[in-house]
Amino acid sequence: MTGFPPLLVVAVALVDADGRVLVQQRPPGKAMGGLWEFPGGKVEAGETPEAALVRELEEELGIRTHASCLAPATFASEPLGDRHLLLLLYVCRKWQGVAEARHATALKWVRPAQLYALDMPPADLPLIGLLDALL
Ligand SMILES: Nc1nc2c([nH]c(=O)n2[C@@H]2O[C@H](COP(=O)(O)OP(=O)(O)OP(=O)(O)O)[C@@H](O)[C@H]2O)c(=O)[nH]1
Repeated sequence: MTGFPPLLVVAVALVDADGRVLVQQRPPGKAMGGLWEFPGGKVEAGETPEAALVRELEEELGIRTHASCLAPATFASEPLGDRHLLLLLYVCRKWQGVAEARHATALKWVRPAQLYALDMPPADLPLIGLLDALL
């Protein structure tokens, strides 16, 4: 069956004390290079979604958080090439360390309303309005 099993990806809106959200820019050589996305990545075999996100945040940004600090917010369900993407989006307001771009080309902190103006992957577009209303 095309698109089965779905590709399970976890991502997070990290929200700072000023209510701004972190987005990172995908490197130019990769699929969807140059687009801005929420930090995260694929859930690996045997991992819970929350454990995958804790791992990705450490790998990509060098910050530490805990599963109990990840609040499920919304999700996206979109075709992605010959797969079907299920993107679980969490909100996190509590972590340790200062985020640095270890994999991304750049990081930026933006107000939720500024997300509308960014080039983001198609799966992320329906998430923006939900985040804007939620945060
Ligand atoms: N992290 C993240 N991934 C997203 C978002 N939106 C979206 O469509 N994706 C897609 O979900 C997948 C995330 O997997 P990933 O980050 O582990 O994979 P990747 O393509 O960067 O590289 P890799 O396969 O070499 O690790 C990618 O296909 C990515 O394009 C988003 O907001 N955040």
